[in-house]
Amino acid sequence: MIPVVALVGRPNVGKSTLFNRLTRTRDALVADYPGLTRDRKYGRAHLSGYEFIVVDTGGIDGTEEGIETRMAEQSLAAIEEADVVLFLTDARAGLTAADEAIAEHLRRREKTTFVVANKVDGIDADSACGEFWALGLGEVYQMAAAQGRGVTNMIEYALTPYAEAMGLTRDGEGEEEADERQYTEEEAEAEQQRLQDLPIKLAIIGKPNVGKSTLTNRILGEERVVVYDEPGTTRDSIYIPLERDGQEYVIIDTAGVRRRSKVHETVEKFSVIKTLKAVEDANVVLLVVDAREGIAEQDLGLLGFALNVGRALVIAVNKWDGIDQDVKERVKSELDRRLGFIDFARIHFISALHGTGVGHLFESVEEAYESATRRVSTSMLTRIMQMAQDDHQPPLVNGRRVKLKYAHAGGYNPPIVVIHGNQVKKLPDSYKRFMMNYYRRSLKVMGTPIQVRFQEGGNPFEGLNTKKLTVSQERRRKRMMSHIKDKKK
Ligand SMILES: Nc1nc2c(ncn2[C@@H]2O[C@H](COP(=O)(O)OP(=O)(O)OP(=O)(O)O)[C@@H](O)[C@H]2O)c(=O)[nH]1
Ligand SMILES: Nc1nc2c(ncn2[C@@H]2O[C@H](COP(=O)(O)OP(=O)(O)OP(=O)(O)O)[C@@H](O)[C@H]2O)c(=O)[nH]1
Repeated sequence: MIPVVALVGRPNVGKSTLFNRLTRTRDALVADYPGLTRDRKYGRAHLSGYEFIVVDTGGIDGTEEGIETRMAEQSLAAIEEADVVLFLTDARAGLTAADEAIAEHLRRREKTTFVVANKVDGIDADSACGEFWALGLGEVYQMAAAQGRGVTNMIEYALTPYAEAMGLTRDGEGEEEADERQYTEEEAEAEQQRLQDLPIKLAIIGKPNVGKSTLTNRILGEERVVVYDEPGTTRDSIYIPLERDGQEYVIIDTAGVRRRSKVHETVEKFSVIKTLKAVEDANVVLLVVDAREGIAEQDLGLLGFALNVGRALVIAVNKWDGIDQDVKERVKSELDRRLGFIDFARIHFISALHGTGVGHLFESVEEAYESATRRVSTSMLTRIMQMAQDDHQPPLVNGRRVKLKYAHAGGYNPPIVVIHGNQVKKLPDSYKRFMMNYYRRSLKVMGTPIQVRFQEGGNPFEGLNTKKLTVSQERRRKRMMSHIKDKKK
């Protein structure tokens, strides 16, 4: 499971600065979806081979009385649910009462905490940081988030125990490798067969009260006992195996844990982190929205995260029963307007309560999964690239035409196409987008984002027309490619 790192600290110590630094590499992806603004609280980070979720808990002003009550509920929940807390302090300001109050709270929660003294740039760091040892939370890490100094070291240190559990090493070795194998047509087909026997992991997500439990129960076709009296951690989703039309699924149920006790009626708790983890773990995300409420900011936040991770996506507009025709029209045009940027995702109008439309959801889920995981041969990807290039030549850069040479797969779920060529880094975004759309249409990719990456460099079989490669030539080419790849390491 992907670890969650929470950034905690009083206002102005540099949490946002660190958050931005940790999540920035991913921004490029989100930027492809102009309809989405980035969530400033939850992000996904990738740093020296480690992937993790970062949560900025916002400023906690511990000087106020009763820190427990003063902390925003979401911040508290984030601390509870985090695997690791990075407790930021300001080396320039020195130790404050607020820091001490926060430390006291963290000590009581017995959270794995790392004290980080930020803003050590341009000061005598060692002497400035000494006093933070008094917080009683162990070693004090020096960092200058604004300059990026100390950030990688600190993250590596903090995540090493999790990295070991996940089979990662510091330099990213052993990390679950994206499937970058180059397939011939036959191999692609064989791999496809193999994939058919794997279950599709489907996460059902959405903000509170949109009908996730009702939908899950409807799918399971029975009134399932909802975790009533189980000791309630809100952070864990429930994994439910299911077979449907010969296809195996694992439904990842993120609905709020309801605890009933004699005293309190129901305790419900929405956990963003649980949802984020479910998205990470899923192949396909089913985003449920409430027809009566339209698209809310929180829906867009979840959607952004799912797209950022590259998950296949189906949208269910629930509670479609018993609303007037004119309201339906209004909801539909709002969806068009606000979700136009993800035109690849199928939208279903359903009633989880009555079961209307629920069966058809699975057609789209299967389609999305199939699109997201379909193995495509190198020759096919190269052929499509050439067709696109014939249709619409790459532009001139510095008087020379950008040359695209060949393409191969760089991973699945989401599908990644890697195009090699000369001066490709200088291609304008419009051309990159054209390529992406060309692949999407040619491969009939539906229900999943796809990525096209460009890599500088030629084809070792330059001059050979890949259209005409025989099976054995293709195999030879493949061996050569992997040889070159090995040599590069
Ligand atoms: N010199 C120096 N300044 C820093 C560093 N990191 C952050 N700052 C500055 O400190 C100020 C506060 O940084 P933020 O990242 O907004 O702090 P925050 O903890 O998110 O603050 P809140 O949003 O109020 O909780 C900004 O002016 C930053 O530019 C650093 O490493 N060195
Ligand atoms: N009219 C109508 N009501 C629905 C439908 N689906 C769910 N509801 C109602 O909406 C309310 C919330 O449904 P839940 O299934 O508990 O919602 P949830 O998303 O699981 O909520 P959390 O557990 O808080 O995350 C309940 O009162 C349901 O009966 C629907 O299709 N139509």
